[in-house]
Amino acid sequence: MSIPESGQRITPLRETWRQLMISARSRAPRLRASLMGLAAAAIAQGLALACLIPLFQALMPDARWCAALPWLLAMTVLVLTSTVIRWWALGFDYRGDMVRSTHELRSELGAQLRRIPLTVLQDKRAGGVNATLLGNVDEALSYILTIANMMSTALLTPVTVALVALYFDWRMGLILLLVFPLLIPLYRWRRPAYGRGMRMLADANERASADILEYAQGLPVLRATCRTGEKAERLHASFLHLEKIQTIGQQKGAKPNLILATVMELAILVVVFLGVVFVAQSSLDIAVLAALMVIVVRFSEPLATFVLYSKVIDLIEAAFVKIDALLGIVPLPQQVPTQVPQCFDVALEGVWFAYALSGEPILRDLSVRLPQRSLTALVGPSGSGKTTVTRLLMRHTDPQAGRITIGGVDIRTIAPEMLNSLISAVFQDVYLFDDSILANIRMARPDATDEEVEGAARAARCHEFVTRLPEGYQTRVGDIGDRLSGGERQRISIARAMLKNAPILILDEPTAALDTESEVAVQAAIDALVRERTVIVIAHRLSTIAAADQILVIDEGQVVEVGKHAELLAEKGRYARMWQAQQSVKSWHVACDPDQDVELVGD
Ligand SMILES: Nc1ncnc2c1ncn2[C@@H]1O[C@H](COP(=O)(O)OP(=O)(O)OP(=O)(O)O)[C@@H](O)[C@H]1O
Repeated sequence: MSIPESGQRITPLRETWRQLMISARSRAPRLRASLMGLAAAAIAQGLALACLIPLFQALMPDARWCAALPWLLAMTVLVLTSTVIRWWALGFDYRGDMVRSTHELRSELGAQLRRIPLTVLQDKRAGGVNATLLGNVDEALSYILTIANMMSTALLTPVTVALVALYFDWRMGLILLLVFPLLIPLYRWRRPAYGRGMRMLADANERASADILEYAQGLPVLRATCRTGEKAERLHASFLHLEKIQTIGQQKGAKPNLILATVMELAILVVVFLGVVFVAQSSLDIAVLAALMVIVVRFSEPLATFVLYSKVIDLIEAAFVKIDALLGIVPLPQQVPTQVPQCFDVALEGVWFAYALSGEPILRDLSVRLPQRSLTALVGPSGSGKTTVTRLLMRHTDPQAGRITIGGVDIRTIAPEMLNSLISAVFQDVYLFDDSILANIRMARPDATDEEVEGAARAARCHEFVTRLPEGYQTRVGDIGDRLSGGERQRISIARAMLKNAPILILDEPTAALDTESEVAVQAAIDALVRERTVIVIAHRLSTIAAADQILVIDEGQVVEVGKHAELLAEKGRYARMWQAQQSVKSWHVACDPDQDVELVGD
């Protein structure tokens, strides 16, 4: 397996600098100052080392204390200056600015998750987002100062010494200038393949992280369907892939690193060799050579460390690419001036919509009107676009053509918070956060009092089962695990909608997965909820929506029939056939003889 050459871009240094400053958020100026400080410290260190040349000249051949003293003093001042600046610069790390920057970046990425179209987020795997917010954020910022410190000591300090050496002996200065910057082209030469390897590693980590999360979350289903082995194989394949990428990374990284380190050692040898030749020819002061040898030996360690750890730069860049990709997703545009609807009828006018991934139109020139305080049911075959209609109304994304209005106001001109406050939704799957039952209901309206939360819970038929829980409303959802039944979870979500008291309500098959007893309780709660609101119900079981004010039959993204239950039955069209089909299914029952296979029998 080889690292693909195409489609992988090496980020220019300027771009990495830009991404770094964006990522450092409000602490960018302090980080910039710290990085400048590290550069200044490295230059001061170079000047301090260069003082060794005149110092050695003052000491050789006969030690002249008075001539040496000023250089000794200058060296001391420069070393102290370099140390103080370095301490101050690295303070960004140890004073906690770096941790606060990573926190800010994580919060910004969290805020971005709230802003970006939900359909885009749905296309991303949860584990991938998780890897970006946790791993990539730390990788991008945490090692920056360590690496910058290493880079400046390995590159700026030798260059400073070389420039000063030019003054004492131009040949030696030139050799040093040629030898040390050699590191840069060498590093650039080995970098592309290794950088690609790091990006592949970041991708492989993301894939493995997503697979682990999916496997852990899906275990109940996998066990029930006896598929744990099959999925574990996929997880194992993902780990194998990670191993492969790591091996390639080691191969691609280790060999050039060895070559780089060897070339540097040879370069130091060349400096020493030529110096000895010049001294032998009496064209170089032995004191200058002695000082340069001390200095050059002093360089080899930072250079070797730099070569060894330069892969962290690639890791940092790979992390920036992931962060940038998430920050770069454009939120839905907000049209101005913003408007506030005064009434709550809903209309879709000539709506065309296709999901980004498939590009296939799901809604085709769809126009419907939902009068205020009426109940509209959307029915139709699976995949016909019913849920998509509700997603567009909640503005998870925008249609490619046409518009959606509430009270005659285009929803693109309604501020997102306002639009959220106008619509409640109850879905088949209820998500409860690991918090108290009280907090889970209150999240619909954070300023609600305990009494108001309890009132909503009573109206949603939750109060009885909540008060039976160990700590009543204060019981944490995580502590009782799966002890809440589907119907109970559903009623908590109805209590949320009750508390929110939004004028528009979306019910997406809330009773589809419930047993008859739960369904009766949930249905009673729903009956209380739907009063006086503009309601859209998606239902597969037509018996649950027979009383709707209007029924829209949707097929392939278009309304094919509209009317009340009785009218549509009289039409003897698509709805009537669906109704007939469901009625006939009802008359089937399962005949179960313990000794025989299960058999379906018609009455
Ligand atoms: N995020 C998505 N990306 C791409 N295609 C999608 C996405 N979500 C849904 N679809 C596709 O859009 C079509 C309509 O889906 P939608 O969920 O609106 O149908 P539905 O009528 O509500 O179906 P069901 O009754 O089974 O819930 C389906 O073919 C579905 O596979």
